[in-house]
Amino acid sequence: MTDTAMLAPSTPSEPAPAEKKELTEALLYLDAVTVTFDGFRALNALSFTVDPGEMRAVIGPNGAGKTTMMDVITGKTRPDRGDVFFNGGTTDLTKLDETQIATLGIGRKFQKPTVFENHTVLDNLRLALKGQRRALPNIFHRESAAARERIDEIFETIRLTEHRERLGGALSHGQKQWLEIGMLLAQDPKLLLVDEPVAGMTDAETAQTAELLREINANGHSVVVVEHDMTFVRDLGVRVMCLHEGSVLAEGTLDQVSANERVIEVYLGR
Ligand SMILES: Nc1ncnc2c1ncn2[C@@H]1O[C@H](COP(=O)(O)OP(=O)(O)OP(=O)(O)O)[C@@H](O)[C@H]1O
Repeated sequence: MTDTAMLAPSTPSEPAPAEKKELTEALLYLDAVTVTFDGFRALNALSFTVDPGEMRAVIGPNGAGKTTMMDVITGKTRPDRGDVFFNGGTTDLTKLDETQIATLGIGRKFQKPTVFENHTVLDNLRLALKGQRRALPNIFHRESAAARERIDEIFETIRLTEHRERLGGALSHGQKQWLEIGMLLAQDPKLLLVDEPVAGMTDAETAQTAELLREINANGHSVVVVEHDMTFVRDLGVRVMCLHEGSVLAEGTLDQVSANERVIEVYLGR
């Protein structure tokens, strides 16, 4: 080794001690994540962490990069640069595909509900519990007591106990959203990513959705919720992060973030 090499500082990619602590304690760790589409930076050195057991709300104007952020976490989009780690830095998500990431315990709820409309609410949940949505004819065989108990618990959480024998297609829009959240819960994810869950819901459904997500979070699931509805975000009562042009513009309580002049300028004051 030459003298120059011995004197060279540690490589820039090696995290500083404080960052290392953040990495090992975080459930989800993004550092300087950049995604470019045809020269346009959808994510621009995006960095944030989610702690185990934390629920976080993500707000921001259209095109801020919220969907791209979720695409990166779930392996749908590969970042050009940056680190994405799960489980206290043990798992590099940029090396895994979407199925592997889902298996690790990251569940994603897209904006539009996708339930089996011609099957009962109960069968929708049974299928999810079995983790084999395509094996429709085989689901009615023996079901363990533990599975039945889990189904009952999930129905309580998603407020559909009274609706289990109805067809999926007969539920209201809000109830379909809850059913799909229940189907994700059946996979017992460590981290749940939820994209605009209350769009199109009634005020009552919106309020119940905040309650339902708080319960899910209190039961040990970390949650990241992207949402534009500020009443709902206030009801969640969690840390808020505002994205703008692919980076974190502000982070803190909803009151702190809403008082930020840049946030008012680019988002709230529209
Ligand atoms: N596959 C793609 N090809 C080209 N540009 C893309 C692609 N996906 C996203 N973009 C662009 O990247 C930017 C970020 O988009 P993204 O969907 O992540 O924003 P968003 O915050 O989710 O917006 P919204 O609130 O409207 O859903 C936008 O300008 C979008 O047009």
